Amino acid sequence: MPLLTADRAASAAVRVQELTRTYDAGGQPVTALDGIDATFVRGTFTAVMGPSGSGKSTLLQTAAGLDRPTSGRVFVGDTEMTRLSEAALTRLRRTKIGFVFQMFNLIGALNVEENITLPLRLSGARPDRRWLAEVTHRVGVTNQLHRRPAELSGGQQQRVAIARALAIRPDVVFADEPTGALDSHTASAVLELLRSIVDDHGQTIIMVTHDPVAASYADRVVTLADGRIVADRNQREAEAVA
Ligand SMILES: Nc1ncnc2c1ncn2[C@@H]1O[C@H](COP(=O)(O)OP(=O)(O)OP(=O)(O)O)[C@@H](O)[C@H]1O
Repeated sequence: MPLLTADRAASAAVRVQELTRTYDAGGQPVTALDGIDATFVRGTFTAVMGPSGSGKSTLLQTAAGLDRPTSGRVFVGDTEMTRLSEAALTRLRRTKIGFVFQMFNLIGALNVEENITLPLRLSGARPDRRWLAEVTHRVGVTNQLHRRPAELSGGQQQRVAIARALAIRPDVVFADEPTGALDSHTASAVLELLRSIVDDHGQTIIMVTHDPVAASYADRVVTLADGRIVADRNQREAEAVA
């Protein structure tokens, strides 16, 4: 049934509908997201760009279930996250969502291996040793498993954070300025790694960035302004036509 296969292949990893998020800033309402509709297809790499304050981090946080929207719906696969209780939301995040932060957010008291396997231990899942070996090899930290984060360079720490995000075999990885704290050489190595994870493993990545060079690694660039999508460009098709 080729139609079904094509349909499955193009299925949504994440879908947001009419997403709004209003903050109360000292009695003044601030609209961070103003009705966002977007579908992120499985196996694609999307960059979210836009000026400072346009709502990029808020979109990522609400789509990843780290923050609740004021209204609207978020689906991860077929699960509507916005309907879940706190406990169910935490469970879903721990089993289906990877997150990579600008400042790596590794735990200093744990070594590299312990950091990578922490989400698995938190979710109570049995570590898949083969997958963990593949992930650590893939991100190039196999020789640093017993070191502490402070003994690693920024680029190495971000590689560990990416391995940690992948350890649970997430449906989607959200990355908020993952190269923002790295020099350009190290940043391009990390971006190549993210690109290869999409190409070789069919992983879905949604990445916030200010940097057009970082965005050029993505298949698609969604641009926000004032909490709305003002541009949505598919770079792969553009390249194929060019
Ligand atoms: N906790 C909060 N309380 C009040 N206002 C907030 C809060 N978080 C974000 N905002 C406001 O919501 C809007 C969107 O913020 P957001 O951090 O999502 O933007 P951004 O595009 O990620 O910005 P940057 O590129 O500077 O990180 C801004 O006006 C911001 O001031």
